[in-house]
Parts: sequence; structure tokens; C-alpha cells
Amino acid sequence: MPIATVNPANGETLRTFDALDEQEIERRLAAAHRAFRHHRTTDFAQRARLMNRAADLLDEDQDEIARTMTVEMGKPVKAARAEAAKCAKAMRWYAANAERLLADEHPDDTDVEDSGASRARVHYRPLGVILAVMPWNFPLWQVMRFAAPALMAGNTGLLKHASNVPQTALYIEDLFSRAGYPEGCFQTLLIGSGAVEAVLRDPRVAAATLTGSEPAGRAVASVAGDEVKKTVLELGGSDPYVVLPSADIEKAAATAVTARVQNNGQSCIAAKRFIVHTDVYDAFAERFTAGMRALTVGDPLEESTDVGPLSSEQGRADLEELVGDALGQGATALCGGGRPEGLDRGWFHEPTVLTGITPGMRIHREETFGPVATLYRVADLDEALEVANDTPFGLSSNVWTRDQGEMDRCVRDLDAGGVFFNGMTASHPALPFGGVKRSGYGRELAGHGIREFCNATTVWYGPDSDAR
Ligand SMILES: O=CCCC(=O)O
Repeated sequence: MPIATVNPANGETLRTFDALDEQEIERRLAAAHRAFRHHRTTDFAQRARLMNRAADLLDEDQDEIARTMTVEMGKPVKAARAEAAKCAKAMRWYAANAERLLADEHPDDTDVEDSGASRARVHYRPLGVILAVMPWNFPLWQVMRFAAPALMAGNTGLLKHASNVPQTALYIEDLFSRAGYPEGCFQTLLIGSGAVEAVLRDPRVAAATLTGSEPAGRAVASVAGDEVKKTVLELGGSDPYVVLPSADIEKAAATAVTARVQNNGQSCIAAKRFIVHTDVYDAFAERFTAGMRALTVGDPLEESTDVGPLSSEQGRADLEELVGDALGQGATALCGGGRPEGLDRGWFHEPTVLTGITPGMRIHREETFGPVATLYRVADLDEALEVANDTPFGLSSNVWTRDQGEMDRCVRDLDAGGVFFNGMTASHPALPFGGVKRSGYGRELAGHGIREFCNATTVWYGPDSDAR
């Protein structure tokens, strides 16, 4: 795939970039390693000053970088501005909280004594240069939720971004540089996916994080495994959205629309499978379909647009195949199902609701990365949980109910990294984010995220260790 900005709203190639050659990759690896040796010795106050300065600059740049993201991958510009604002918030959150999150841990006195120590503690140290392989769907946020904790912990970062968002990738490097980070602390590598293996195998790279597809995750994890390097993987999702009789159906249906079409439907944590109790199925289906039908599809640079194009022609073709397979096997489109009229130049797809889904359809098991929802009718909570868990993925989940017993049951039985009640899944700096099953492993954000790329060092003082 060429490294290029191609506007998904009209297919025009706006800029192309040459991949870095081997010498330049080597220069950047060396700079990252050199920068780590210094950055690891800085204190939290110094790191926080730099991170807050980067957040301030990002706020100043919000309109410009939002436009760049929209032109590169097609998200509505209002969502792009919100993404930039969320990044700045996360940067400030880690600036304010990293020291607390990485504070030494002290075992109980009795356990210290039992270990034969006079004192003992766990001390968090940075791991080193971390390689981040990141996707195009939230081109700023996916990177920043790695970069903010990693830099605050004292690591340095190398970014291999998706090839269709090169200008956003270069912007991030420039942002940290303008904020005053020393050379090498955070660098973008404009390279193709074929060049990732050599970077990951380089002894100066300590670990890797990847957000992206399952094949990409498997490829990076197997090389990292071969090198015995830590990885965090955040892969696909096919999150269930369960609606039970005690729910506020009006709200559940309105939120379902946003939960499905956020980011043009291209979010790993978008709700994708809508599993509705038979008692409220008709009321929900009617409102949800009406909401999906009412969305404005069009130019993502227009403020009034709710749903822009898919990020690539291939992405739309993949989605069309899933929809075609389902319709061919007897599914029914309550709305949408194809390309919208009058938007022939870009890679648009109509907001679509499919019902009559059977387990033999590809769409039942595969992730729909676009504005297409599948709707299931179930008899009770048992069946809802069965359908919800009948997927290879386990990222997050949404349940609408006011019954505490049902909530407790869902927390116990849903195979997912998150359970969100009476609302939609959304990431937040203070809440861990990640999945189980084929959705990956490890956690981003919160204390869990910052500690993933730290060396939890046991410090044990024998009886004669007290300073004189
Ligand atoms: O695509 C993954 C979801 C990103 C997020 O909203 O945090």
C-alpha cells in the first residue's frame, strides 16, 4: 500500500510520501535509544511540563489537525475536532496522574518480614523504546493513548502509522518536537508494513503495542514472541448491544444509532450486533431504523454530516461483501443496504440495519467496519447472553436494563473487556481499555495502560541494608 493521503470523499490522491530508507530507519532507532537513556532519568514534573505543553499546542492546532484527519480518512470534521480535544485531555490526565499511578508499592509488613527483608518495595521503571503500530480509524487518539502514558513513564516511542494517514503521523512527531521533547523521544517512521519486522527485532526496541486487524496483530505478536518482547494488542471487536424490557427504549434506540455509526461505523468499540428482547423488539427496531434512516450522509468536511465515506475503496468492498452475503442468504434490510445516491466519487455506504441473521452468514461472526447494524430478536436474558458471546471477539459490550440482578449477571457472564450499562462504550483516560478472545490482550489507558510498558522492579533490602 503506498504511503499517501487519498481523500476518501472523492478518491483524489493529494500527497504521496517515500518510505524511509534503511539508513534513515537506523538513524531514528539510534536517536530513540539515545533519547531513552536521558528521558528515563527525568522526573515526573519535567515530563509533565512537556506533556502539558504538547496538549496546549494540540488545542491551538485543533481545527487544522481535524481537517487533516478528515481529508485523510473521512471522519466527519466535528468528530475529528472532538478526537483532538480528547487527546489533549488524556495528555493532561497522564501529566497529572503518572506519578501517582507509578508510585512505589509497599507489601504488608508481615510479608516483608516473612521474605527476610528489613524493607521491600515494587518500583516502576520504563522499559525503553516502544514501537507503536497504529491504525487509521482514530489517527490521533490511538497514537496519543499510547504516547501519553509511555512518555510519562519515561519510555520513548517509534510510530509506524497506517499508510493512509501520513500527514497525521508526521504532525504528531512535530507536535512533540515543538513542545520541547528532545530529539528521538517520539518519532514517526514512514515505512511500509514489510519493514516492521526488522524494527521490532532490533535489540534497541524493547516492546510493541498494536491496534489494528487480527492478521496484523498476529504478525507483530509472533515476531515479538520470537524475540521475547512484550506486546499489547488491541484488535477487532463485534460488540453486542443488548436491550432488555426494563430499558428506556427511546434512549436505547437513539444511543444505538450513535453507537453504531460513530466514526462512520469504523470503530472497534462501535456496537455492531443489536440483541433485543422480544417484548421490546418492535418498538426498538422501529425507532432504531428511523434514526439510522435520518442520518445525513455526505461530505465529511460539512458540519452537518453525520456519516462520511469509508476510509478506502477496499474497506467499502469488504463491507459490501458481508452485506451481500447476508442478503443473499435471506437477511432483510430494514433500511439501507447499498451505496447512497449522488455520492458516486467517494467510498460511501448507506446506514443499514439488517435483520433475519443466521449463524451461517459471515456477518454473524465477522466484524462489520462501517455503518451496518445486525438486529437479533431473543426470548430472554439467557438467549441474549448466548448470542452476545457467540463471536470470536470480546472487546466491550453494552446492556440496557434497570434490573440490578440482570446487570450482575451480565458482569459475570459477558465475555468482554468492558460492560457498559444504559449507555454506549466510550474510552476514557481513567478507565482501562482492552479485550479478551480475538480482540487482543493487555490494557491501554488508566494505571493498567501506563504499567504495561514498565519494569515492575522488586527492590529487597536485607537486614544489613539500613544506611549509616
Ligand atoms: O477503534 C477503537 C476505539 C477507539 C476509542 O474510541 O477509544
